[in-house]
Amino acid sequence: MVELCSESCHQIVIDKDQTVENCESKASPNAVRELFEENTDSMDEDTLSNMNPEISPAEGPTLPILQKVINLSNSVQHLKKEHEILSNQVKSFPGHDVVGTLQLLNDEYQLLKKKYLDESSERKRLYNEVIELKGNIRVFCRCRPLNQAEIANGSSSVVEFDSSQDTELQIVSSDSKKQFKFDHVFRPEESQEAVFALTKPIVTSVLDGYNVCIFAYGQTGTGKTFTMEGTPDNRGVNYRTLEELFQVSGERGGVMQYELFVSMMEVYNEKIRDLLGENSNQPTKRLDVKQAADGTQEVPGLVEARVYNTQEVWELLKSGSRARSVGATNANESSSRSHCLLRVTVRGTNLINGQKTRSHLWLVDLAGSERVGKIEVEGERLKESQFINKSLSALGDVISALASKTSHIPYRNSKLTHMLQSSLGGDCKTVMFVQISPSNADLGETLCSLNFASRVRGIESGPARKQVDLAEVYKYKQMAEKLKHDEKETKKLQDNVQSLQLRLAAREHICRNLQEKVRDLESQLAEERKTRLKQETRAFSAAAAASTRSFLRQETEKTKMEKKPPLVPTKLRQPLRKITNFMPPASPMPTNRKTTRITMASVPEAKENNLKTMMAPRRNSIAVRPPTTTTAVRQPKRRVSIATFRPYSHMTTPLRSSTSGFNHSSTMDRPSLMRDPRKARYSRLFSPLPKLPNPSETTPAAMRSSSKFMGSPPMQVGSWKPKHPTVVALPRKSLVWSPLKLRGTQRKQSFLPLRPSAERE
Ligand SMILES: Nc1ncnc2c1ncn2[C@@H]1O[C@H](COP(=O)(O)OP(=O)(O)OP(=O)(O)O)[C@@H](O)[C@H]1O
Repeated sequence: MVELCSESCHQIVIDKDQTVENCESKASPNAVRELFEENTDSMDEDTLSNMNPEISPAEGPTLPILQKVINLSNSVQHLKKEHEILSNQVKSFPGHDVVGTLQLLNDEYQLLKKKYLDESSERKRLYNEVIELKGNIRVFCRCRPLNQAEIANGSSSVVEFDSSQDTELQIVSSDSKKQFKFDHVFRPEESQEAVFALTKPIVTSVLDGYNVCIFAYGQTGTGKTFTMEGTPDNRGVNYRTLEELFQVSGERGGVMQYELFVSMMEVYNEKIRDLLGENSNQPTKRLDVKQAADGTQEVPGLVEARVYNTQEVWELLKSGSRARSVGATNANESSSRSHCLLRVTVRGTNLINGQKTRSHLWLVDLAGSERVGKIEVEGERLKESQFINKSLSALGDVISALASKTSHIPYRNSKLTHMLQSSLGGDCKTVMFVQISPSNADLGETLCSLNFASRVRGIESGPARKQVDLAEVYKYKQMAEKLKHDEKETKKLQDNVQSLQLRLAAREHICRNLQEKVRDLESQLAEERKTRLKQETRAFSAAAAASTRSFLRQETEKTKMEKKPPLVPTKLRQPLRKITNFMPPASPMPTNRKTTRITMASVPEAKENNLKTMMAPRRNSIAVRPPTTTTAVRQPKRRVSIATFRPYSHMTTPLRSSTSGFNHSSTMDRPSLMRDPRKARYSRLFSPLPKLPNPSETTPAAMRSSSKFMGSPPMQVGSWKPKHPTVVALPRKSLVWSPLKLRGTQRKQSFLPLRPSAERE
């Protein structure tokens, strides 16, 4: 309303005279005021000052206000347009250029990432290749300084180092000088850092998925535990290794995700003890080495602690060390009486390609290889020493076997070698620290250790192989096996379905054949019925004609030769009882000629009727008279009449309803049968056959009970026998079966319900 008004006003500005009138006529004063108040707020001072100066005060007080309203309306329109433009800009943000730039940056990022991955894998490959070239089994020799006791004893050093060669040392005795060469020789003054600096490259291989084993070997008191564990102020390889692993895994965090697990155990007297799971309140768990499904060696039940930082590692190492079996020997006050094994499990996941790795790093501090006789132990210590020597001997055998490349490596001869099976030789990286004492008193032990280490160094192991997560491999193997099994099952089911389909097809074929046979038989049956009906019709006509001729001849003779007897009074005549069906009262061929003569001759009307009846179909020929006074027993007759075999009154036929009994058949049925004898025949064909009474039981009563003419007078002996030709021509037979009988001696199976043989008879 207001806008309309403002638009009107806008038009009318040109024509000032009409403006007022038009505006006032279209907008109410309140609406104009409303518009004004609304737009005044958003109107700046310039707009107000630039109000139409053309309007003079003489034109009345309304005009300036209207002018103001017009201006405000214009500014509102303008602001709306601006708002629309800004809205569109906001909607289309970011623009195509921004999206394009982002796309370019993304492509560049993907390219760089790919390059980085390629470079990273190349670096790893080269790095490990360098290590392999240097040897997957690295042997470092470390010589401890002479301890206070040895200095006090005046022991001298037998080890000489070459200042220009840090890989060689010489063992100088009074009568010989023997040189040994290793990957590196650490002098007594060299620090823990220097030792770890050379160890670090191999240690970090575990993060690339390689199995690594670092172990310290040597005579008791030569500094094995010092090298591996160190002291709180001078930490050894174990702690530094884990520190390094945390650092490197942190650096690779963008590409790789690592999980570190630590286990700690000892092999004491050929028994495995879990150093992290040991609790004084609980009995010692019996652990054993088992081969896992993926082929690796596992210790079921061993505690595997997840570690997240070096502090946790240090706490674990301290706790494990405390649990370790130590004892005092005359060579070392706190001699390790067992092999201590620290296992670090690294699970790596490549965040870019999803590849998973699982590798082990073994850090082993072996028990001292002392000579039993020299250290003068007895009792428990002696037993311990024997076990230690036995296991070290097994380790030596394994290393010898690896060096000689024999087919059988005796890993299972000791718990130690069995556990380290997947990390000794083969496709893993190994570092051995051979610890020696400089003292001339330990010369023999030192030579033994150096010889052993030299043998180890001589092992030419194959190239290290990157370890994929064997659990994953095993999982995929199982999946593949399951797939194979499923495929087998599917194939079996498909075969079954195929065989069932074949069987179904065969059965369908049989069904089709049977249906065709049924159709054939039905058509044959129909043909036979037609033929039969034709024959019967012909026979019936012939019989009717013969009967008529015979009757006429008889009647003519009678008329000539005999005087007509007087008519029997109507009252004396026996009434016809139970005119069954539609049969005429007289039989065509009565046996008692006299009786028939009387009956037939005495009724002229009946004669005429008889004549008509004779011309009708054969079944009109049967009528039964009421019983006479005779008491003679009726003799059984096989063939009383065709009508005797009519179905029971409760049966239904096409010509008779079940409610209308035979005796009460309506007169309506007669004409129909008279007209269509085929129907009557059909009725007989499909009506069930009554049982014939046993001859011995064929008393009048039995006859009555079995007869269709229930209540009819009993027939006298010697009463007329039907000699109607139809009776002879139509024996009581089932027409249904006759065609089949004609076709062969063997009776064929019918698809219609069979009638008992007695009935068929
Ligand atoms: N390189 C070294 N620098 C200084 N001290 C060392 C060095 N190596 C060993 N020691 C000292 O020698 C002593 C014995 O060392 P350690 O216990 O590590 O020997 P070990 O080989 O483990 O003996 P055992 O087999 O009996 O356990 C320790 O007191 C240790 O501090």
